[in-house]
Amino acid sequence: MGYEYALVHLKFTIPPAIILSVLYRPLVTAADIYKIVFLVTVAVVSTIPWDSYLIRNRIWSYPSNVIIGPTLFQIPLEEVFFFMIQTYNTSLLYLLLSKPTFHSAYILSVSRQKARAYRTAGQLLLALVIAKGVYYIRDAKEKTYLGLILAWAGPVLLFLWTIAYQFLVGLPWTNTILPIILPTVYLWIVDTLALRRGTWVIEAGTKFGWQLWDGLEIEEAAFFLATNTLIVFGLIAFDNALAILYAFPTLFPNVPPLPSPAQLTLGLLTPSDKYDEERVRGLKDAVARLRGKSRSFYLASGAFYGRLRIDLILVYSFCRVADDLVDHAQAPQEARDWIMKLQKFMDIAYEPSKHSQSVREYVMDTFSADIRLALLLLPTSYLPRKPFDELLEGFWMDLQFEGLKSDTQFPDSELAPPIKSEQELEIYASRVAGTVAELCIELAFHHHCNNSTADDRSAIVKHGHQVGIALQYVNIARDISVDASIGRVYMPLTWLSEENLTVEDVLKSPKGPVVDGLRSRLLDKAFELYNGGRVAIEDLPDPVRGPMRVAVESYMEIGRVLRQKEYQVKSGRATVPKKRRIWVAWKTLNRL
Ligand SMILES: CC(C)=CCC/C(C)=C/CC/C(C)=C/CC/C(C)=C/[C@@H]1[C@@H](COP(=O)(O)OP(=O)(O)O)[C@]1(C)CC/C=C(\C)CC/C=C(\C)CCC=C(C)C
Repeated sequence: MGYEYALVHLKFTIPPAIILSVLYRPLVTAADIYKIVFLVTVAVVSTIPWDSYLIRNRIWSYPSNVIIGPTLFQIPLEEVFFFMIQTYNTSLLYLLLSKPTFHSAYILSVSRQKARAYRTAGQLLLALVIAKGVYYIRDAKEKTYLGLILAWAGPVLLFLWTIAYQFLVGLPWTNTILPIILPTVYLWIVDTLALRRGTWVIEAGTKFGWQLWDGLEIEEAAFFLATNTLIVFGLIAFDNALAILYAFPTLFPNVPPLPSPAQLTLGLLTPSDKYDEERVRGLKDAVARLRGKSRSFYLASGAFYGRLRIDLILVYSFCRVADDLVDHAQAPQEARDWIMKLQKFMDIAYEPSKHSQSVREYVMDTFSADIRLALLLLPTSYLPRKPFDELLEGFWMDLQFEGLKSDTQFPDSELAPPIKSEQELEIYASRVAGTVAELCIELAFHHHCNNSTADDRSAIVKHGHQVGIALQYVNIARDISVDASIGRVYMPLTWLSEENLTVEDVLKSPKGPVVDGLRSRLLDKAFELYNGGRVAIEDLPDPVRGPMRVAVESYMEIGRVLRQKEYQVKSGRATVPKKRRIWVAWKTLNRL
């Protein structure tokens, strides 16, 4: 009896498990626990007969003075623990690295022709691996161990590749190669140390005798590479199944929070010609839009999961497209036309019976190809219309700035900026951002019911609205210079006159101590509203609270850096450094 093998765990496998668990703890979802338990169970159940065979046939052995003693089918308990902890560690690393990935956008990531080529190449390679394995087992003693590794892992890898290749080949390398390579190299190092110390031994007659580096047998290198690949491919197949179930509500109307293995298999086995390709394209465009335009909300979107995440991204995409149509119009008349077209879109989407044209026909005839899907995929069937109408009202207010571009003196009210008083500022922010908060809350309740009453919900919406306004104030405080460059000043006229400033002054010189003072005043207002409303986040359904906190906090962090003057400037806008954004999100999720 000895503690050598147990010490390997104490020194090398348990510490990374603790570090990864602490890092991942705030991000963990019920689905993640499900995946880990599933994978660990499969790893233990499938490895035990194989490892037991190796030990019984003396291919692999443990000196009795390095293990504590108890065994399962002749496998020391330390070894059984190894299967579990290796699967746990590699799974956590994969989950951590793939957290930001929006899996539904990767369902059909390469053309069918390319995908078929990948599938065949992978299948041929793995068939060769299996054939080699069988040949080595039959052939000669020193090839036995490597043969057993290849013949054991090969068929499972072939199966996983065949069901998930389309998804796998499109994923970023940080979700595929990295979570395989990092733990593999780490375990190669641990194994080198263990073999050198004699903690475990490969019998001389059953190994090639080749070493990858001094002290690392080729069989050991192959074993860790194969097992980590099995774990990562298993998790990817799991995520592929979930991505398919979540992405296609028409094919799978009800997906429980933890789909059964049968449902997951059904998802995976759905032939790809049944996929709604247009929806997948729309999801890809939407997430690309979010990623390209809003670093804060892109990071926050990773904390949401399932259909809620999909819908939030779709709502973002619609709002962004609508906002850009109006902001980037070449002339005021063009912007007006776009708002009217968006209003008509709402009319048709919400009251189709009154209109001869279908939503699809209208969108196809009216909007350019690159933005059509942002409109067609908007989940109008379960979102109320009112917030969208109000959002468009907010865009009308933006249009009133247009007169200022040509004539900065505004003797008549036609040319006066739309925001004269603090109250008008609040109305504006309520229309463009309070409404967005309302939509986010509606989606949260649609996807995750809790036992709140209608009164509770309207109180939550009221507070959410207030926080939305706070976010818009931060947005305005951040963009004073950018807005001035396009002829807009959102700070109320009353505030400007208190500082003896005119709109023209701010348009001409949007920087300086007086404007800084006004920015601080706006930020104070933002934090006051935020402090009053944020408590309601804790009344949202349980799985939504943490992610919603991240969404709000990562935007409010822009306000904090503006106050502390610790920001980086990108395209004239203050941004929060990436590390700080990640730290804020992690800290926020850690709050219970
Ligand atoms: C992950 C997630 C939450 C994603 C979805 C967010 C979403 C749908 C955003 C819409 C964005 C958008 C383009 C709206 C058009 C109007 C507009 C410009 C609003 C301003 C957003 C700023 O975005 P950005 O910085 O990209 O804009 P510009 O570059 O300046 O054009 C807003 C400031 C609105 C943002 C408001 C929200 C996302 C609402 C957040 C949710 C709550 C406040 C609810 C909290 C709940 C409780 C109970 C308090």
